[in-house]
Parts: sequence; structure tokens; C-alpha cells
Amino acid sequence: MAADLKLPLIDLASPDRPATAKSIRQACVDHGFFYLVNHGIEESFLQQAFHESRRFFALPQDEKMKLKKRMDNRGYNPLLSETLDSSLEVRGDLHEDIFLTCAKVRYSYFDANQWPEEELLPRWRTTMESYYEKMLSVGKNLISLMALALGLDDLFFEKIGAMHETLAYIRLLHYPGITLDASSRLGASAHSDFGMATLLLTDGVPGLQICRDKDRHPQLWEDVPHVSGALIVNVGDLLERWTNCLFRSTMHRVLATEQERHSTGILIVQLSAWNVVAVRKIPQGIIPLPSLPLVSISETALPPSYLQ
Ligand SMILES: O=C(O)CCC(=O)C(=O)O
Ligand SMILES: [Fe+2]
Repeated sequence: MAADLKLPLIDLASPDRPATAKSIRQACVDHGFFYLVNHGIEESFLQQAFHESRRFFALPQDEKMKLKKRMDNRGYNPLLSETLDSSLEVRGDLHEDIFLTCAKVRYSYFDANQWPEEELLPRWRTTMESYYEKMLSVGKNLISLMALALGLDDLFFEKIGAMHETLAYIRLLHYPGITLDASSRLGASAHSDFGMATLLLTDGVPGLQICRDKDRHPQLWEDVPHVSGALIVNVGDLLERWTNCLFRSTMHRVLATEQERHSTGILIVQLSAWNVVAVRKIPQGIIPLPSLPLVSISETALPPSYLQ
């Protein structure tokens, strides 16, 4: 049995933004994970997004395969096609997912999405487009609070152009509620997220766990309990890098459970700093991805004062 964790709860509607920023800083330093409540997205709308997500995964496999993920990272990943922990010998996590982005950026991503046909899933596209807009707006508010939490002007990321042409992905995930062989195969194997931050919503079925100290042996995995109506926020590798590891991009995973599970999330990535994105955390430390430039910490966007 994994230990149960009490993650901090951040109230996005609190009028005391400096106090909220202070709590966010503590949460990002201690855990890299927290709950976000009073985020302003109506519960009925979130349920509708889940409903549409379920409808998609319930389609016949050949319909889903028509949207199979392409090189640009958008589209459908069938069951067992992805292994988030690249060090595993048993390949294939027990989930299927679809990636969408609605960003209107220079590569016309908006039109490049692969949408299910309207006759097949009426209103699916419009629901996902509003889901994207609503989650991104919460994410932008949060990122301005993160700037405050770093002792910066709350428009800091906007001013340096970091939110210019913001790229964010919606990821709809389905864990089918089966366990394969008696192996240790996971729903989503251990990984950290690569962008600035992820905002996640789960259907309440347990499974999500975090490992706060990846260098500890044996690793300690702690359950992230469900909090009704709250979004789960986690810091991504990019923000960890920008803050010289002050904010933690915490490793997490999802167990394979016998109960079916859905989650929907938005991953906020920073498009105009791909060179900074191009570092991945691996257990041994930070390494550049092959063929992509590594930006030294002193060249990153934040002034040294943020560490104080
Ligand atoms: O389904 C979950 O609870 C976590 C999903 C996740 O880690 C991800 O989408 O990066
Ligand atoms: Fe993740």
C-alpha cells in the first residue's frame, strides 16, 4: 500500500494574490504538485468534457485509428503504444489517449488537428475547443501567480514573450480497467511532464501516484487522493529548468487498476523557447536531447533575483 499524501490546496479566487503566490511557491518547492480550487470552470462543463472523452474512447477501434498520432504529435495513441518510462523493458503502458491543440499559432495548428467526424460525434469538437479555452485561461492566470511566487512582476512571462503564441495540448486519457499478465505493467509509467505546467482532472478513480525523491532507494510512491472539483496542477520540466530546480517537476505514474479510469488534462508548453524545452530530466541529471542545443542555466529567462 502506498502512503496517502496531503497536497496543498490553492484557492484561485482568493483576492489576496500575494498570499496565494506565497502558497504556490511553497507547493512548487515542496511537492511540485498541488490542488487548485475555485478555478472558475463550472462542474457541469467539466462533466461534459468527460462525457465527450468517454464517447471518443467508446468508438470502434477502426474509427479511432483514423486519427492515429502523426509526427506533429497530434492524434490518437492506441493501447500499449506508448511507454512513458523509456527505461522499462516491458513496453507499452495500459492506456490509450488523444492529443489535441487548438492554438492559433504560426504553423496553423488549429486546422492541423485531427477531429472525429461531426456525424460520428456531434458537438465533440466545439466542446473540446471550449475546454481548451477555459483550461488555458486558468493556466495563464496560474502562470502569472507563479511569476509573483518567484518574486517577479505578475506579467513577467508575458513581457518576456514567454506566453506569446502559447502552445498547449489537451490530452484525453483512458485507462481501460484491465491488468495484463501478472507483470508490473502500469497505466502510465513513471515520467515527468515536459512543459511549464500541467492542469489535470481525473474522474475520481484512484491510481495517480507521485515520487517526491527520485534518488531515494527504494523509491517511495505516494497516492494523490481525489479532491472533488479540484484541478491537480504539476510543475513541468521547463519551469523546473527556468527556476534552476527551485520548482520541482515531480515524477509521477498511474497504476493499472481493475476499474476503468479517465483523466483529461492540459499541458502548457512554451513555444518560443524550444531550446529550453529541449532538456529532459533523466535519473542521472539534466541532459540535452541529441541534436538540440542546450541553453546554460545562466542564459535562461529569469534574473538571479528569483532565487531569493
Ligand atoms: O491520468 C493521470 O492521472 C495522469 C496523467 C499524466 O500523468 C499525464 O497526462 O502526463
Ligand atoms: Fe504526467
